[in-house]
Amino acid sequence: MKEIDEPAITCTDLTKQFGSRIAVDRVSLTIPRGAIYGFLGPNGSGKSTTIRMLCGVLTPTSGTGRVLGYDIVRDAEEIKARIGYMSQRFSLYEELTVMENLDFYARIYGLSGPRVRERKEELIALAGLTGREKQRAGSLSGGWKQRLALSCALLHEPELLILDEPTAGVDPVSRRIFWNLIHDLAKTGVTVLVSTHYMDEAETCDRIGFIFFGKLLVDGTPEELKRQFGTSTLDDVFIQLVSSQEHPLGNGGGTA
Ligand SMILES: Nc1ncnc2c1ncn2[C@@H]1O[C@H](COP(=O)(O)OP(=O)(O)OP(=O)(O)O)[C@@H](O)[C@H]1O
Repeated sequence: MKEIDEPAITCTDLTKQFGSRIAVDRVSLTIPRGAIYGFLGPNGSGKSTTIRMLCGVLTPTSGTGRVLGYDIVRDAEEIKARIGYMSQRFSLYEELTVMENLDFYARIYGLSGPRVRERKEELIALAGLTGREKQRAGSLSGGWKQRLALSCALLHEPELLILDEPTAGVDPVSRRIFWNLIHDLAKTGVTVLVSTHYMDEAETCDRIGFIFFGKLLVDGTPEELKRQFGTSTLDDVFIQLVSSQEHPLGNGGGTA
């Protein structure tokens, strides 16, 4: 049953095993509504797998989770309908125009009527794509493609936005514009869970978690973590963390 005012995301001992490999190992976390939560960790550490379980698209091996008040296994369809999801691959149709991509996603979400037309206009303006409605998505630059993908993920006005490495391969100016949009959305009450490899992005999150070989090693505000580790940068926090871990593959370090 849905309980009002629950945190946007809670999970306890969330675990996913693929054959003999434990990709996510008893991850427990809580993300309050309206927060921006940054999910960090080296390649292959389990960020996407955790995110996919929280989105209701991958069934956990064990553990429990609730997203927007719904159970991630039993109510997966309710969750999928209520979240906005964007991956680093952007999921755009390159042959379709900007507007056709938005129309396509509006149909997927089952949206129709005057509110959708208004919403598309709002999102085209938000993405800075006014005047480019008839341009093929494939001919847009990386930053615009990224903002169009974000617009598609926001069409149904989701309460929770889940972004899996949304800024990978995008230039610094576009990254900055994108993060300004994310902060503006959070100010309107949207919760954001975002995975990233960029420490400057992590610094601006309300809370961050660092996952390493499937285990959530730390979780807190950027300031709390720097204080806890006695460092002035998050980079140093994570370097300390990784070097303090026994490496499961036995070579003493992870890949960044
Ligand atoms: N469908 C799958 N079948 C088997 N193994 C998988 C599957 N999906 C992920 N894995 C493995 O689980 C581990 C965690 O992968 P995951 O993609 O969650 O990491 P990540 O932190 O998101 O990495 P990246 O930063 O590279 O995206 C990796 O070892 C990966 O190879």
